Amino acid sequence: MTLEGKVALVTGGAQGLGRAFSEKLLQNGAKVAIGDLNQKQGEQTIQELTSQYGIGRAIFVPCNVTSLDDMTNLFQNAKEAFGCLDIVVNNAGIGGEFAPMWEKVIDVNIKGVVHGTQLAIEYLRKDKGGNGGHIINMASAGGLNPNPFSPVYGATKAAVVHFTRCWAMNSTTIDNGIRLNILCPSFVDTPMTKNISETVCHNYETAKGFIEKIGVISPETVADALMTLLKNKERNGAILKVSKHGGEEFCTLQLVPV
Ligand SMILES: NC(=O)C1=CN([C@@H]2O[C@H](COP(=O)(O)OP(=O)(O)OC[C@H]3O[C@@H](n4cnc5c(N)ncnc54)[C@H](O)[C@@H]3O)[C@@H](O)[C@H]2O)C=CC1
Ligand SMILES: CCCCCC(=O)CC\C=C/C=C/C=C/[C@@H](O)[C@@H](O)CCCC(=O)O
Repeated sequence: MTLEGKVALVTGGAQGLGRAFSEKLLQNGAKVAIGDLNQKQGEQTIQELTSQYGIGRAIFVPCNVTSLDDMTNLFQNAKEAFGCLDIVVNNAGIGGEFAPMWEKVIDVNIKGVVHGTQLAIEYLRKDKGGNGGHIINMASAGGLNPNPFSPVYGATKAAVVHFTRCWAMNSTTIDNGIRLNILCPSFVDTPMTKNISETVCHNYETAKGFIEKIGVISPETVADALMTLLKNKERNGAILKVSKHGGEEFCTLQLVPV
Protein backbone atom coordinates (compact mmCIF):
# COMPACT_ATOMS: atom_id res chain seq x y z
CA MET A 1 0.00 0.00 0.00
CA THR A 2 2.50 2.59 -1.18
CA LEU A 3 -0.11 5.36 -1.53
CA GLU A 4 -2.00 4.79 1.75
CA GLY A 5 -3.54 8.09 2.92
CA LYS A 6 -2.88 9.85 -0.40
CA VAL A 7 -5.59 11.58 -2.43
CA ALA A 8 -5.46 11.58 -6.23
CA LEU A 9 -7.44 13.42 -8.90
CA VAL A 10 -7.68 11.88 -12.39
CA THR A 11 -9.24 13.60 -15.41
CA GLY A 12 -10.81 11.46 -18.13
CA GLY A 13 -11.14 8.63 -15.62
CA ALA A 14 -14.47 7.20 -16.77
CA GLN A 15 -12.86 4.72 -19.17
CA GLY A 16 -9.62 3.70 -20.84
CA LEU A 17 -6.31 4.78 -19.32
CA GLY A 18 -7.90 7.12 -16.76
CA ARG A 19 -9.95 4.28 -15.38
CA ALA A 20 -6.90 1.98 -15.28
CA PHE A 21 -4.94 4.70 -13.43
CA SER A 22 -7.79 5.18 -10.94
CA GLU A 23 -7.97 1.46 -10.28
CA LYS A 24 -4.19 1.20 -9.78
CA LEU A 25 -4.25 4.18 -7.39
CA LEU A 26 -7.06 2.53 -5.38
CA GLN A 27 -5.19 -0.79 -5.30
CA ASN A 28 -2.24 1.06 -3.81
CA GLY A 29 -4.31 2.63 -1.04
CA ALA A 30 -5.13 6.08 -2.43
CA LYS A 31 -8.54 7.74 -2.63
CA VAL A 32 -9.51 9.01 -6.07
CA ALA A 33 -11.62 11.84 -7.50
CA ILE A 34 -12.48 11.22 -11.15
CA GLY A 35 -13.54 14.03 -13.47
CA ASP A 36 -14.95 13.23 -16.90
CA LEU A 37 -17.24 14.65 -19.57
CA ASN A 38 -19.11 11.35 -19.84
CA GLN A 39 -21.40 11.40 -16.81
CA LYS A 40 -23.13 8.07 -17.47
CA GLN A 41 -19.86 6.16 -17.92
CA GLY A 42 -18.28 8.03 -15.00
CA GLU A 43 -21.07 7.11 -12.60
CA GLN A 44 -20.98 3.48 -13.72
CA THR A 45 -17.21 3.36 -13.23
CA ILE A 46 -17.53 4.78 -9.70
CA GLN A 47 -20.18 2.17 -8.88
CA GLU A 48 -17.88 -0.62 -10.06
CA LEU A 49 -14.80 0.79 -8.30
CA THR A 50 -16.79 1.32 -5.08
CA SER A 51 -18.07 -2.26 -5.07
CA GLN A 52 -14.52 -3.51 -5.55
CA TYR A 53 -12.49 -1.13 -3.37
CA GLY A 54 -15.01 0.05 -0.76
CA ILE A 55 -17.41 2.91 -0.04
CA GLY A 56 -15.96 6.41 0.18
CA ARG A 57 -12.76 5.64 -1.71
CA ALA A 58 -13.74 7.20 -5.07
CA ILE A 59 -15.98 10.03 -6.26
CA PHE A 60 -17.10 11.17 -9.70
CA VAL A 61 -17.51 14.81 -10.69
CA PRO A 62 -18.87 15.65 -14.16
CA CYS A 63 -16.37 17.93 -15.81
CA ASN A 64 -15.23 19.30 -19.13
CA VAL A 65 -11.48 19.93 -18.83
CA THR A 66 -11.73 22.84 -21.29
CA SER A 67 -13.92 24.74 -18.79
CA LEU A 68 -12.08 26.50 -15.97
CA ASP A 69 -15.31 26.60 -13.92
CA ASP A 70 -15.77 22.82 -14.27
CA MET A 71 -12.16 22.15 -13.37
CA THR A 72 -12.30 24.47 -10.37
CA ASN A 73 -15.41 22.62 -9.22
CA LEU A 74 -13.64 19.25 -9.65
CA PHE A 75 -10.68 20.33 -7.49
CA GLN A 76 -12.98 21.83 -4.83
CA ASN A 77 -15.06 18.64 -4.69
CA ALA A 78 -11.96 16.46 -4.36
CA LYS A 79 -10.63 18.56 -1.46
CA GLU A 80 -14.02 18.69 0.28
CA ALA A 81 -14.59 14.94 -0.08
CA PHE A 82 -11.13 13.77 0.99
CA GLY A 83 -9.59 16.70 2.91
CA CYS A 84 -6.42 17.15 0.86
CA LEU A 85 -4.84 16.49 -2.53
CA ASP A 86 -1.49 14.83 -3.27
CA ILE A 87 -1.51 13.51 -6.85
CA VAL A 88 -3.04 15.00 -10.01
CA VAL A 89 -3.14 13.02 -13.26
CA ASN A 90 -4.11 15.22 -16.22
CA ASN A 91 -5.15 12.36 -18.48
CA ALA A 92 -8.21 13.45 -20.50
CA GLY A 93 -7.38 13.71 -24.19
CA ILE A 94 -8.87 13.14 -27.63
CA GLY A 95 -7.78 12.61 -31.24
CA GLY A 96 -9.09 14.02 -34.54
CA GLU A 97 -7.32 15.66 -37.46
CA PHE A 98 -10.10 17.12 -39.61
CA ALA A 99 -12.21 20.30 -39.30
CA PRO A 100 -13.97 21.13 -37.07
CA MET A 101 -12.57 18.44 -34.75
CA TRP A 102 -8.91 19.45 -34.80
CA GLU A 103 -9.59 22.68 -32.94
CA LYS A 104 -11.33 20.72 -30.21
CA VAL A 105 -8.28 18.45 -29.98
CA ILE A 106 -6.11 21.49 -29.27
CA ASP A 107 -8.62 22.72 -26.69
CA VAL A 108 -8.96 19.45 -24.79
CA ASN A 109 -5.36 18.24 -25.02
CA ILE A 110 -3.63 21.55 -24.29
CA LYS A 111 -6.16 23.80 -22.53
CA GLY A 112 -7.33 20.89 -20.37
CA VAL A 113 -3.78 20.13 -19.22
CA VAL A 114 -3.04 23.82 -18.61
CA HIS A 115 -6.17 24.12 -16.43
CA GLY A 116 -5.37 20.93 -14.53
CA THR A 117 -1.73 21.87 -13.96
CA GLN A 118 -2.40 25.44 -12.86
CA LEU A 119 -5.13 24.35 -10.43
CA ALA A 120 -2.98 21.48 -9.15
CA ILE A 121 -0.15 23.90 -8.37
CA GLU A 122 -2.56 26.14 -6.42
CA TYR A 123 -3.91 23.20 -4.38
CA LEU A 124 -0.57 21.45 -3.78
CA ARG A 125 1.75 24.38 -3.02
CA LYS A 126 2.98 24.39 0.57
CA ASP A 127 2.92 28.17 0.92
CA LYS A 128 -0.85 28.10 0.34
CA GLY A 129 -1.67 25.28 2.78
CA GLY A 130 -1.01 22.27 0.51
CA ASN A 131 1.33 19.34 1.20
CA GLY A 132 3.34 19.51 -2.02
CA GLY A 133 2.74 16.60 -4.36
CA HIS A 134 3.05 15.10 -7.78
CA ILE A 135 1.51 16.14 -11.11
CA ILE A 136 1.57 13.62 -13.96
CA ASN A 137 0.62 14.90 -17.40
CA MET A 138 -0.40 12.49 -20.16
CA ALA A 139 1.41 13.07 -23.41
CA SER A 140 2.15 10.29 -25.91
CA ALA A 141 5.02 8.61 -27.77
CA GLY A 142 3.51 10.59 -30.66
CA GLY A 143 4.52 13.79 -28.81
CA LEU A 144 8.17 12.67 -28.83
CA ASN A 145 8.54 11.06 -32.27
CA PRO A 146 6.32 11.82 -35.25
CA ASN A 147 3.19 9.80 -35.84
CA PRO A 148 2.68 10.86 -39.49
CA PHE A 149 -1.03 10.06 -39.34
CA SER A 150 -1.91 12.46 -36.51
CA PRO A 151 0.02 15.75 -36.82
CA VAL A 152 -2.39 17.92 -34.81
CA TYR A 153 -2.68 15.32 -32.06
CA GLY A 154 1.12 14.89 -32.02
CA ALA A 155 1.64 18.64 -31.78
CA THR A 156 -0.67 18.87 -28.76
CA LYS A 157 1.26 16.08 -27.04
CA ALA A 158 4.62 17.74 -27.80
CA ALA A 159 3.11 20.87 -26.23
CA VAL A 160 2.17 18.89 -23.11
CA VAL A 161 5.76 17.61 -22.82
CA HIS A 162 7.23 21.10 -23.11
CA PHE A 163 4.66 22.80 -20.87
CA THR A 164 5.25 20.24 -18.14
CA ARG A 165 9.05 20.48 -18.33
CA CYS A 166 8.85 24.29 -18.09
CA TRP A 167 6.79 24.08 -14.89
CA ALA A 168 9.13 21.42 -13.48
CA MET A 169 11.99 23.96 -13.65
CA ASN A 170 9.97 26.76 -12.06
CA SER A 171 10.96 27.94 -8.58
CA THR A 172 7.33 28.12 -7.36
CA THR A 173 6.83 24.39 -7.91
CA ILE A 174 10.34 23.40 -6.76
CA ASP A 175 10.19 25.50 -3.57
CA ASN A 176 6.72 24.20 -2.74
CA GLY A 177 7.50 20.49 -2.96
CA ILE A 178 5.70 19.91 -6.26
CA ARG A 179 7.15 17.60 -8.92
CA LEU A 180 5.80 17.28 -12.47
CA ASN A 181 6.48 14.32 -14.76
CA ILE A 182 5.22 13.11 -18.12
CA LEU A 183 3.91 9.76 -19.36
CA CYS A 184 4.36 8.95 -23.06
CA PRO A 185 2.77 5.63 -24.03
CA SER A 186 2.71 4.26 -27.55
CA PHE A 187 -0.60 2.76 -28.74
CA VAL A 188 -2.75 1.39 -25.89
CA ASP A 189 -5.75 -0.92 -26.06
CA THR A 190 -8.45 1.59 -25.06
CA PRO A 191 -11.61 2.94 -26.72
CA MET A 192 -9.45 5.72 -28.26
CA THR A 193 -7.34 3.23 -30.19
CA LYS A 194 -10.31 1.02 -31.03
CA ASN A 195 -12.04 4.05 -32.57
CA ILE A 196 -9.17 5.10 -34.85
CA SER A 197 -10.61 5.34 -38.38
CA GLU A 198 -10.38 7.41 -41.54
CA THR A 199 -12.49 10.06 -39.77
CA VAL A 200 -9.84 10.79 -37.08
CA CYS A 201 -6.47 10.26 -38.79
CA HIS A 202 -4.82 10.74 -42.17
CA ASN A 203 -4.03 7.79 -44.48
CA TYR A 204 -5.91 5.29 -42.33
CA GLU A 205 -4.98 2.19 -44.36
CA THR A 206 -1.25 2.92 -43.91
CA ALA A 207 -1.82 3.92 -40.28
CA LYS A 208 -3.10 0.41 -39.51
CA GLY A 209 0.27 -1.05 -40.53
CA PHE A 210 2.10 1.59 -38.44
CA ILE A 211 0.05 0.68 -35.35
CA GLU A 212 0.69 -3.02 -35.96
CA LYS A 213 4.45 -2.42 -36.30
CA ILE A 214 4.68 -0.31 -33.13
CA GLY A 215 2.35 -2.66 -31.25
CA VAL A 216 -0.48 -2.09 -28.80
CA ILE A 217 0.04 -2.34 -25.03
CA SER A 218 -2.50 -2.88 -22.25
CA PRO A 219 -3.85 -0.08 -20.01
CA GLU A 220 -2.46 -2.06 -17.02
CA THR A 221 1.06 -1.77 -18.48
CA VAL A 222 0.67 2.02 -18.60
CA ALA A 223 -0.83 2.06 -15.08
CA ASP A 224 2.30 0.22 -13.89
CA ALA A 225 4.38 2.96 -15.51
CA LEU A 226 2.33 5.57 -13.63
CA MET A 227 3.29 3.74 -10.42
CA THR A 228 6.96 3.80 -11.47
CA LEU A 229 6.71 7.59 -11.59
CA LEU A 230 4.75 7.86 -8.34
CA LYS A 231 7.10 5.58 -6.39
CA ASN A 232 10.13 7.54 -7.54
CA LYS A 233 10.82 10.39 -5.09
CA GLU A 234 13.54 12.17 -7.07
CA ARG A 235 12.53 12.67 -10.69
CA ASN A 236 11.14 16.02 -11.81
CA GLY A 237 10.49 16.97 -15.44
CA ALA A 238 11.08 13.37 -16.48
CA ILE A 239 9.60 11.76 -19.58
CA LEU A 240 8.66 8.10 -19.18
CA LYS A 241 7.96 6.38 -22.49
CA VAL A 242 6.14 3.02 -22.49
CA SER A 243 5.95 0.85 -25.59
CA LYS A 244 5.57 -2.75 -26.62
CA HIS A 245 9.11 -3.15 -27.91
CA GLY A 246 10.94 -0.84 -25.48
CA GLY A 247 8.99 -1.30 -22.24
CA GLU A 248 9.44 1.56 -19.75
CA GLU A 249 12.23 3.96 -20.81
CA PHE A 250 13.13 7.32 -19.29
CA CYS A 251 13.84 9.56 -22.32
CA THR A 252 15.64 12.69 -23.25
CA LEU A 253 14.32 14.60 -26.24
CA GLN A 254 15.94 13.78 -29.55
CA LEU A 255 15.13 14.37 -33.19
CA VAL A 256 14.68 11.19 -35.21
CA PRO A 257 15.10 11.24 -39.00
CA VAL A 258 11.78 11.11 -40.87
N1 LIG B 1 -4.89 5.08 -26.33
C1 LIG B 1 -3.65 5.36 -26.75
O1 LIG B 1 -3.09 4.67 -27.62
C2 LIG B 1 -2.89 6.48 -26.12
C3 LIG B 1 -3.49 7.45 -25.38
N2 LIG B 1 -2.76 8.49 -24.86
C4 LIG B 1 -3.40 9.54 -24.09
O2 LIG B 1 -3.92 8.99 -22.90
C5 LIG B 1 -5.08 9.73 -22.50
C6 LIG B 1 -6.25 8.78 -22.30
O3 LIG B 1 -6.50 8.13 -23.53
P1 LIG B 1 -7.47 6.87 -23.65
O4 LIG B 1 -7.81 6.33 -22.34
O5 LIG B 1 -6.87 6.00 -24.67
O6 LIG B 1 -8.75 7.59 -24.29
P2 LIG B 1 -10.30 7.22 -24.18
O7 LIG B 1 -10.96 7.91 -25.30
O8 LIG B 1 -10.46 5.76 -24.06
O9 LIG B 1 -10.73 7.89 -22.79
C7 LIG B 1 -10.64 9.28 -22.63
C8 LIG B 1 -11.57 9.74 -21.52
O10 LIG B 1 -11.46 11.15 -21.47
C9 LIG B 1 -12.77 11.72 -21.41
N3 LIG B 1 -12.78 13.05 -22.01
C10 LIG B 1 -12.67 13.37 -23.33
N4 LIG B 1 -12.78 14.69 -23.49
C11 LIG B 1 -12.95 15.23 -22.25
C12 LIG B 1 -13.13 16.54 -21.77
N5 LIG B 1 -13.19 17.58 -22.60
N6 LIG B 1 -13.26 16.72 -20.44
C13 LIG B 1 -13.25 15.66 -19.59
N7 LIG B 1 -13.10 14.40 -20.00
C14 LIG B 1 -12.95 14.18 -21.31
C15 LIG B 1 -13.64 10.75 -22.19
O11 LIG B 1 -15.01 10.90 -21.85
C16 LIG B 1 -13.05 9.42 -21.78
O12 LIG B 1 -13.65 8.92 -20.62
C17 LIG B 1 -5.30 10.78 -23.59
O13 LIG B 1 -4.71 11.99 -23.20
C18 LIG B 1 -4.57 10.20 -24.78
O14 LIG B 1 -4.18 11.19 -25.68
C19 LIG B 1 -1.41 8.55 -25.03
C20 LIG B 1 -0.77 7.60 -25.74
C21 LIG B 1 -1.44 6.49 -26.35
C1 LIG C 1 -6.22 9.39 -32.80
C2 LIG C 1 -4.78 9.16 -32.60
C3 LIG C 1 -4.54 8.34 -31.39
C4 LIG C 1 -3.07 8.17 -31.16
C5 LIG C 1 -2.82 7.56 -29.83
C6 LIG C 1 -1.39 7.74 -29.46
O1 LIG C 1 -1.04 8.61 -28.68
C7 LIG C 1 -0.44 6.77 -30.01
C8 LIG C 1 0.89 7.37 -30.41
C9 LIG C 1 1.84 6.27 -30.45
C10 LIG C 1 3.02 6.18 -30.97
C11 LIG C 1 3.66 7.04 -31.93
C12 LIG C 1 4.93 6.80 -32.18
C13 LIG C 1 5.67 7.31 -33.31
C14 LIG C 1 6.87 6.83 -33.61
C15 LIG C 1 7.62 7.07 -34.89
O2 LIG C 1 8.02 8.36 -35.14
C16 LIG C 1 8.84 6.18 -35.00
O3 LIG C 1 9.64 6.31 -33.83
C17 LIG C 1 8.38 4.78 -35.11
C18 LIG C 1 9.06 4.07 -36.21
C19 LIG C 1 8.20 2.93 -36.64
C20 LIG C 1 9.04 1.85 -37.14
O4 LIG C 1 9.34 1.92 -38.34
O5 LIG C 1 9.41 1.03 -36.32
